[in-house]
Amino acid sequence: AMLHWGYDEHNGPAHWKEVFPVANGNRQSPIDIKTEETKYDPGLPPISPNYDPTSAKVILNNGHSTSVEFDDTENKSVLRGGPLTGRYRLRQIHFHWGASDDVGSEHAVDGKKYAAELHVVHWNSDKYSSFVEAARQRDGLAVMAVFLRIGECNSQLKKITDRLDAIRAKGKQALFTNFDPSCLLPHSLDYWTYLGSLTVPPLLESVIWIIVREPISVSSEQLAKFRSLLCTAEGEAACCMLRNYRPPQPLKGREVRRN
Ligand SMILES: NS(=O)(=O)c1ccc(NCc2ccco2)c([N+](=O)[O-])c1
Ligand SMILES: [Zn+2]
Repeated sequence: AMLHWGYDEHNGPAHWKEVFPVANGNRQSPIDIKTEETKYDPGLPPISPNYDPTSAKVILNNGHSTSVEFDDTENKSVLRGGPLTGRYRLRQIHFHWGASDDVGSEHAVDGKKYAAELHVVHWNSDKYSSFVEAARQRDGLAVMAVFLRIGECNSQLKKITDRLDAIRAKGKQALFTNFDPSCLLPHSLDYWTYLGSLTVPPLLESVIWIIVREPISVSSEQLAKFRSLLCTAEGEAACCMLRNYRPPQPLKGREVRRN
């Protein structure tokens, strides 16, 4: 088996199949959304996020990204509507970015990559009793993705980028509460949706993807702060988290619907 998966030449996405064979599965993520081939579905209702800011607990550097973790021991912050049946409980948010501003998002739109991508991760708490159990089910997870394009400084995102120097090394975390991730969402919640997978090992094919069509802004300086995070723990030779996006995967006949 490999030392450990990552995003470098020797352990990056092209190698993941050596340890996680599902990497070549039939519903892998991300994908390149070919807008002309998406199907309008009048039966798709709006998505309805309803988050309690007191659910936010900590901001974390897990060595592959930075995440804000939420208390998911009860249905305080949930996503419903859209393609979803029932309530999906908020678990965490995290980001994907690239070594330069011209790449970084995981999903692409007609071949265009954005500078970064926010993932808001939820699990089906009506049917399953934990994130880990739900992550093994075909309808277990719902991830809302929002594209970040280079523009003016994002004052809401600043709440996160201003805390990154406190969690530079892998494994570090800091208190982070009174935060409603809806503040990061764009005006319009129009979306594309398709059935896919986790974009990070174990790449489980358990995600209902909801890709918000309108991007939010991030400044080049804010994005540079993500790249200064370390993939290495304190005391180890420092290695910057320059990129952490998986490239688009084969659609394999899947349909992408839009509301
Ligand atoms: N980029 S993503 O939203 O698809 C994603 C991928 C992996 C994990 N976690 C890894 C994992 C371990 C067991 C099951 O899951 C998460 N997450 O946890 O929110 C999100
Ligand atoms: Zn992600």
